[in-house]
Amino acid sequence: MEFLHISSEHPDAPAPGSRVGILLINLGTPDDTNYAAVRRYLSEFLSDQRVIEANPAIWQPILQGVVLTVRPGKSGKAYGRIWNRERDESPLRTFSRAQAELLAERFRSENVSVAWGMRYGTPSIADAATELMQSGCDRIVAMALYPQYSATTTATANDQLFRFLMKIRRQPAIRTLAPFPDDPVYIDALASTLEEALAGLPEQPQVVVTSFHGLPKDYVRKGDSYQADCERTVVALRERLGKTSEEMPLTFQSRFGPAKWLEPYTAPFVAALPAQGIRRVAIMTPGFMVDCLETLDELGNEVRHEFMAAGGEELTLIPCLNACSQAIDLLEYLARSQLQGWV
Ligand SMILES: C=CC1=C(C)c2cc3[nH]c(cc4nc(cc5[nH]c(cc1n2)c(C)c5CCC(=O)O)C(CCC(=O)O)=C4C)c(C)c3C=C
Ligand SMILES: [Fe+2]
Ligand SMILES: [Fe+2]
Repeated sequence: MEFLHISSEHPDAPAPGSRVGILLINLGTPDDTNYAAVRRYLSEFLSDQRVIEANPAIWQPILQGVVLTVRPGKSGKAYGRIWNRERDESPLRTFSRAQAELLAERFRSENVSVAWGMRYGTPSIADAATELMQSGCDRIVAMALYPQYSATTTATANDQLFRFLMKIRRQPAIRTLAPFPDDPVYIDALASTLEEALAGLPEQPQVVVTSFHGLPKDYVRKGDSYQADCERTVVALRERLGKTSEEMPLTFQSRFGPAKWLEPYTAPFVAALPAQGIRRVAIMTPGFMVDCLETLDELGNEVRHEFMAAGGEELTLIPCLNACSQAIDLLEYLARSQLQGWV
């Protein structure tokens, strides 16, 4: 077992004062589209035993060998297609920063600081927590921005924060966020984003496909509540919008590796629609709080291409909540629900 190294007070100890910190956590993204940067990111991501549960003695040689030889080049090209050239960074980073900055404005006149950190890559969760502590926060609300719980996302984000806290002497108090798959504020934000995007269309889509990031079925069998949470989201959305399961089906994207993942898979599901007479579709991605590789490239490019090749006419990709005012309202509401008694 590794021995804990507990640091002396500087630089981890909270500065004197009594502020509360809000730490927004998202998945993370590479710093560049080049092979080395994408390899570094994927290596950290896919070495996480919450993400790949296989025995590391078996998985690491496969990962460091074939996977990290082939995948960084392919993924780097995909990142290149969606890269934010203006800021020279990945969209996930741009939107995550924007959410944090806009949320900070909502708390400007209160004793509350906001920081953002990534589970993989930069800025790290440790950097973000240190920033909060150095600004005087002795209490932190950790908000892993996943509406649907999964051990592969929510739990590993919280693990990483506590792993950092293991090394410091004067820990801040921590509150973590519960998943919010059918919270009416979240459902309303999704519904209004969809309605806004559809309002500008000359013809309405016949079907609005919901697409969530997939997960190995085995993880669900072992107790991950992710699938049930995705279903709660879609049932609440259908109710809110008066849609049937045919008009708003639930699908799962981004399968990785040979195992069985949650079904139906988005790409074949969408490609089969034109043969059923459905040529105008919209796709929305309620599980992603910000647009990223999986939404902008996998759906916006790959799935769109397959749909068109199968005879589709119009595919409208609904933006994620990103930094729109409803998204910041939602973040503020979630944060305030955790701040009770602290602020
Ligand atoms: C076994 C592998 C993976 C599991 C399990 C997994 C779960 C999972 N992921 C997200 C959200 C995102 N994933 C993203 C990218 C991504 N995901 C995997 C693999 C697993 N994800 C890989 C290898 C990648 C990297 C890209 C690629 O090479 O294809 C992203 C986008 C990141 C970005 O930079 O834009 C998000 C977001 C969830 C919600 C989830 C569990 C439900
Ligand atoms: Fe993923
Ligand atoms: Fe993908």
